[in-house]
Amino acid sequence: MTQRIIIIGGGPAGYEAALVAAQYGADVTVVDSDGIGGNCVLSDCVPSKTFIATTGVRTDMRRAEEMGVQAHFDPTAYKLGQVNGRVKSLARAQSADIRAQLQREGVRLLSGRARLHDSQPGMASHRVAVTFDSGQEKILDADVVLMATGSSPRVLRGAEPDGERILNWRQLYDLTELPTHLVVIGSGVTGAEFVSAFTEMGVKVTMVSSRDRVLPHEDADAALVLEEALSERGVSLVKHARADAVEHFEDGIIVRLGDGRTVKGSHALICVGSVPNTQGLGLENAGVELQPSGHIKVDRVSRTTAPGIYAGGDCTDLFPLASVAAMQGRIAMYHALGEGVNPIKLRTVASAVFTRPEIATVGISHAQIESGEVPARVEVMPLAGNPRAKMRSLRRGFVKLFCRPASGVVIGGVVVAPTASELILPISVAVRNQLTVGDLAGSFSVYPSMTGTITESARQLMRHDDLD
Ligand SMILES: Cc1cc2nc3c(=O)[nH]c(=O)nc-3n(C[C@H](O)[C@H](O)[C@H](O)COP(=O)(O)OP(=O)(O)OC[C@H]3O[C@@H](n4cnc5c(N)ncnc54)[C@H](O)[C@@H]3O)c2cc1C
Ligand SMILES: NC(=O)c1ccc[n+]([C@@H]2O[C@H](COP(=O)([O-])OP(=O)(O)OC[C@H]3O[C@@H](n4cnc5c(N)ncnc54)[C@H](O)[C@@H]3O)[C@@H](O)[C@H]2O)c1
Repeated sequence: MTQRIIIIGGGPAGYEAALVAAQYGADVTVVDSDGIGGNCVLSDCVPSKTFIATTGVRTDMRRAEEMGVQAHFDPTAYKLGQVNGRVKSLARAQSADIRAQLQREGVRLLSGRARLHDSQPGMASHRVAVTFDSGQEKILDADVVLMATGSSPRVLRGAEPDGERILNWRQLYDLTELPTHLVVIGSGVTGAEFVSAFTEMGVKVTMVSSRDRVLPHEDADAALVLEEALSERGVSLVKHARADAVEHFEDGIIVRLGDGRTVKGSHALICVGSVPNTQGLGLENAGVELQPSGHIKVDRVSRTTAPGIYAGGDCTDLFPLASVAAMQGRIAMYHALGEGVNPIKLRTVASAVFTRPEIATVGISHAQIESGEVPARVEVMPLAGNPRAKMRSLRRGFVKLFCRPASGVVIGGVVVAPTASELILPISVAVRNQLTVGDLAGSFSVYPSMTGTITESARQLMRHDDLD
């Protein structure tokens, strides 16, 4: 019998799941309230990376003079209206591409808000209520439901975004003129990426961090490189500073910190994390349990606590990354349709922070090694010695490689470089496939190339006697 699958949410968890389920001949419906592609494509990942790509022009210009090219950066050169126009149209185009792909595969797409309509927990099949944009409601039957509703920016009480001066990251693309002084609240990945991007556009930026450093969850050495680069470019970093409130003040804003200090600017950008979209979805009635954080409880094959109901992406509490969301969605469908499936392996997840320079990581972290939790050999190699880096006048960055002490199996790494998000792949392949430092060192890297530092790091790790 053909399985009826309803997917609530059209982001990477939802649309990737739909593509897999359609491929296996299921009857698939995706209900989305805000546009196919989800927040990932329309308001978060894709727009931010497009915006950041624009600001990279300035980063390249920094090195121009040293390379013998007269290039003068003019702060008025960025036309924010045009930049944002491109950001939005690229996001819409990508959403349209995904929509067309889903339609080609026979996926039914409904535009509206959905919630579970099960009358009690433990039902063998499920009911989903859809409220269409027109206001009409319809009840649909499903054998399997995937919850893929994503998350929303956390609102700081006393600092509610007004869309004009106090902004969340989704409202940035409506600005037509650059802020004169942007105060970014939050030093996580989102905050760091926008601090870096606006600084490259010539905007004066102050970063308010409740912690003692930028990127508290990333590699400490990598965060230090970024912090140095940002302060060299004029960013003011206010540390140990919890923002209590943000007020609109004449033609600017004032941020009130917990310790009584204040920070003034023209605009505030709030980047204090996200909350999962799990309210009002009928989850409790259907027997779907939540974590205390409000995320849906799932196992490594995306099952919730209710049979036949799966969940993936930012509404669950694995890593909030598009790649992880997509993998969780696919795994849910393989499992639901009785196909062979490997549980998601979080230790193989690669991610990048798109600052200048970029920071990319995969596998075990250096902190886990330093704390003694994971025994490993560590090699850290600055990019300054790499011939390609010298040719490009790069001063910063490094490669870190971690391997098992005896076997030399690669278990993780960090790259800090202008294109670290691309350079991390060989380490990611090694981690996923349990390759050794010998395997990496024996692979040809192009001369001259930045990846030469990855193979060289592997060679250094091979030198130890116990790897012979
Ligand atoms: C600024 C920023 C930058 C990021 N950059 C990156 C990056 O570079 N790389 C990366 O891997 N990750 C990045 N992320 C994270 C990434 O965007 C998320 O992990 C990803 O969007 C999660 O996908 P998802 O499918 O869970 O949900 P989403 O993409 O959030 O999509 C969920 C969809 O469900 C819809 N929905 C919600 N409730 C309902 C309902 N009741 N009925 C119908 N539809 C509903 C929503 O409107 C939305 O369209 C970034 C996040 C932020 C905030
Ligand atoms: N390039 C990427 O892949 C990318 C980009 C952006 C986000 N993301 C994903 O989204 C996740 C969340 O990142 P994020 O940066 O949005 O959130 P986060 O929760 O990681 O960081 C928010 C930061 O704000 C700080 N904070 C909270 N309240 C504060 C206050 N009142 N005053 C000052 N600081 C305060 C917190 O201490 C924290 O460091 C990331 O872990 C990542 O998985 C990924």
